[in-house]
Amino acid sequence: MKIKIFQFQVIDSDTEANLNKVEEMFRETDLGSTDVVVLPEMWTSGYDLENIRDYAADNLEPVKSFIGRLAADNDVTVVAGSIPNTYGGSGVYNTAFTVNNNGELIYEYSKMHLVPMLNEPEFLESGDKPAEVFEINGEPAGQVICYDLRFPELFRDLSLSGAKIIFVVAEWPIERTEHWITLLKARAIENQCYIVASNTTGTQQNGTQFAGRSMIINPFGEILAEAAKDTEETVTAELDLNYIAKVRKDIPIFDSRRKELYKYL
Ligand SMILES: O=C(O)CCC(=O)C(=O)O
Repeated sequence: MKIKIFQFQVIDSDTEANLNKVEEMFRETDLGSTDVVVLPEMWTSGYDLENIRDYAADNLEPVKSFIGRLAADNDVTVVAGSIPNTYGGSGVYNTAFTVNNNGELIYEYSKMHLVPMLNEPEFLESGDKPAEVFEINGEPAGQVICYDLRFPELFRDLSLSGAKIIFVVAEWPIERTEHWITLLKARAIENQCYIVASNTTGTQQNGTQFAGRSMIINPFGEILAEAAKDTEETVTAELDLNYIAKVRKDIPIFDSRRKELYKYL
């Protein structure tokens, strides 16, 4: 499965400019035989939380149709990061979604762990359904959002449910770059699965600088491809999903687990 992450600077509070930017990246990138394109967190709006209602989609529209068109025109699945989104009511969710190469929605998940450091709980509703496994071209995958990376139990749930690839879509700040890299690698090593992590770059109006360093990590914890911290670029790797079985055979942690002895699952 060939993956391409689009790492770019999200333009604050300007949905149309961000849609144009993504469309331009699709136009200008040689997608070749790419199967999956990956976008970052909150890419239609950035983190203008005080006014987030103004930028929110409703039931993912019109962004879902826009991405659906790009996916179908380019014959790729789009792991469409996340966007501010409402479900008819006044509450805004940070909702991740994926559209297949026919332009159909195949996954939707609202961030369940809101970030206290960003005051997300003040401005956003937390999703009350866990991230789940869905299939991309017949292969089981998961998609989680940024701060979710700090919760190993969520990744364990997904890998025990069969996920071979877990997409982490983020707007991760530069001052915690070491956490970003360490946790991404740890999640790959401890779950022996591929981790595909998309992040933004550049600086937000309020001064927050993002870490870039979008990356693709294999089930042994090796970085297969990675972006710089401060450039707009694409990150490409081809995943060998059979390699997962080899790593799990060589280091059989799933067979060695003693779940009857763990106090908190
Ligand atoms: O956990 C972190 O350090 C960053 C989390 C974050 O920025 C987010 O979830 O948007």
